[in-house]
Amino acid sequence: MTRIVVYGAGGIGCYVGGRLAATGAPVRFVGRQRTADVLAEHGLRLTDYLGADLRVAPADVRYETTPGAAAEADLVLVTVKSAATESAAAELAEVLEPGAVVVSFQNGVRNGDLLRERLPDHVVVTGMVPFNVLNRGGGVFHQGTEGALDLQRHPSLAPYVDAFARAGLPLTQHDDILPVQWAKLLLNLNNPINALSDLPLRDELSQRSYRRCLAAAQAETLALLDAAGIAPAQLLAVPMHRFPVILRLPDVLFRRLAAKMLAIDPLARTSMWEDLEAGRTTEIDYLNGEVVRLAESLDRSAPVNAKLVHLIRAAEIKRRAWSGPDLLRELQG
Ligand SMILES: NC(=O)C1=CN([C@@H]2O[C@H](COP(=O)(O)OP(=O)(O)OC[C@H]3O[C@@H](n4cnc5c(N)ncnc54)[C@H](OP(=O)(O)O)[C@@H]3O)[C@@H](O)[C@H]2O)C=CC1
Ligand SMILES: CC(C)(CO)C(=O)C(=O)O
Repeated sequence: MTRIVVYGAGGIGCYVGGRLAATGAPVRFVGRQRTADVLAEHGLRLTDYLGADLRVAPADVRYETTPGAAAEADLVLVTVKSAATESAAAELAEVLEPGAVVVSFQNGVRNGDLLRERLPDHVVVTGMVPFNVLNRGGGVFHQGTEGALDLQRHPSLAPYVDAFARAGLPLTQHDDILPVQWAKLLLNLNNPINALSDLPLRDELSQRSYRRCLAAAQAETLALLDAAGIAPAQLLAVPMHRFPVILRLPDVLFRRLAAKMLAIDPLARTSMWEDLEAGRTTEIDYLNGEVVRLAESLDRSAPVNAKLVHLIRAAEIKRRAWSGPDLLRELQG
């Protein structure tokens, strides 16, 4: 059977790789010693919002901390944060066998291209993870929201389609992944707002003032995408260009019309909140920062997204919790 390596096994990597391993796929994880220690003690437990509950016993978790462990991979799932893609690519270039297929399961719009550039002799497929994964500690990883794994269509994925389906993670392949990535990035514009609010996603999105912050960031981005000729894909029930209007609705109406958007695990937060909490550099440059770069390329500006970049950079040094009204005033100022 083909060998799967998860490279950068944290939240997403342990969840996706864990479900594959729990359902019989040969998975090896490459990541940090702190995660290796937790999994050696507890093994993996993978749960989801639909009630799935899968386990991999400690003795069956193959978690390693050196790049060499990826040498025998047929399929590599790259799940490092965006700032670590460059070094992960350099490490993989040293060890991968010819023929290994590499998939980026990361946020942002540039990780797949970067991997492709650094691994010119390998097939690199750009993917996207639509759902939220919460690292509950003790080897427990929980999928809190819905969505199937999205990927650029590629024949090299064929040998793996069944294994992902068995794992309860069916693959959706797209002729063009870029509009899907931009749609996800529009949702990820909430990451800094959620991180600055210091609240679980559901509590944050229940408050109109935070939603108005997100609406402002999205409206700015949608205008730029329009100018760039990029039409974001529709990921949820409503087309992306309708989001700002819905987000600005008063709380009572929003709860009624967008109940599904609030159907989130009460504990779920964004990966950017997790980064701030752990004292790590965030992915802000690859999310709202990407919007600022797009604006510059069009000779325009993106003041709301630029301000969010600035606030997160400040929070990486010293955190404070922003109330919705304060954050909205700051973004409008
Ligand atoms: N968490 C979520 O709910 C979602 C996340 N995503 C996206 O998925 C991607 C992964 O996110 P997430 O799983 O949360 O990130 P994590 O930080 O939880 O996991 C990444 C892990 O990779 C490790 N790592 C970094 N560089 C290397 C390397 N060279 N070799 C081995 N290990 C390495 C990191 O260690 P260290 O911290 O020490 O660098 C970390 O433990 C991101 O792009 C994120 O935006 C997408 C959808 C949802
Ligand atoms: C799923 C979502 C949008 C929110 O958790 C995410 O991608 C992240 O946290 O980075």
